Amino acid sequence: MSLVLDKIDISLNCQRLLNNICCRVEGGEVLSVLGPSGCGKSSLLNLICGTLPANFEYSGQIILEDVVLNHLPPHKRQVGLQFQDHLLFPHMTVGENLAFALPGGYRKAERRERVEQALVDCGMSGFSGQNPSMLSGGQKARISLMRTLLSEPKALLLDEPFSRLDTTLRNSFRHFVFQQVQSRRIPALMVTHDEQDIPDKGGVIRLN
Ligand SMILES: Nc1ncnc2c1ncn2[C@@H]1O[C@H](COP(=O)(O)OP(=O)(O)OP(=O)(O)O)[C@@H](O)[C@H]1O
Repeated sequence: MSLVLDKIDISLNCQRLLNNICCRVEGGEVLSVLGPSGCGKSSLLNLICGTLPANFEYSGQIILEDVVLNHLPPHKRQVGLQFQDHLLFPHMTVGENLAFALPGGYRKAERRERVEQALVDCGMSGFSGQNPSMLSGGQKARISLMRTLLSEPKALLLDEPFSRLDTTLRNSFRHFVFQQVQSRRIPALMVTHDEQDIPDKGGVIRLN
């Protein structure tokens, strides 16, 4: 699996925001995107997801697993987006939050198995019936990531995924995220303000 950005330009009100972004992220790799506030990092993620507001213009190609995404609607792009806020549904249990993300087509027993496996993978088996409000910040972060991954994305986009966590949680969640990306062999693009977030072997795009 690979995510390719080919000659991406983004403009807002006829002013160039991003110029000639070219990169290729292979499955299992994390490419970090760094740059000052307002330089267009989130706009780049929105472009890949298909949610760039209509007042922006762009050119170039977004290619995921040899499929050009440009004209596909957001729900057909198979891209998972993880925000700094964990956005768990408060009226659902942890298990229901996870099951919500599963694609259609699985039978009930398979859905239950997948949710259980996700809980095991994030070290939280036994939490299925819990209300999200009972979880710690780190637990919420892990469940939120597992929910995104259960939607079976072909690429993962991370928008400041660690910025709301304190230093200790940040380090362990960072390790957890990179481990998941590696073991699932999906390409990941991560927007961050923090140099420390960049994984050892990961590439970096620095925007101005
Ligand atoms: N819906 C919108 N309509 C008009 N301008 C917008 C819209 N969304 C963002 N902008 C502007 O586009 C520019 C790029 O915004 P963007 O959110 O991509 O930057 P960013 O690098 O992610 O910033 P930050 O690090 O602060 O999140 C900014 O000048 C912002 O004010």
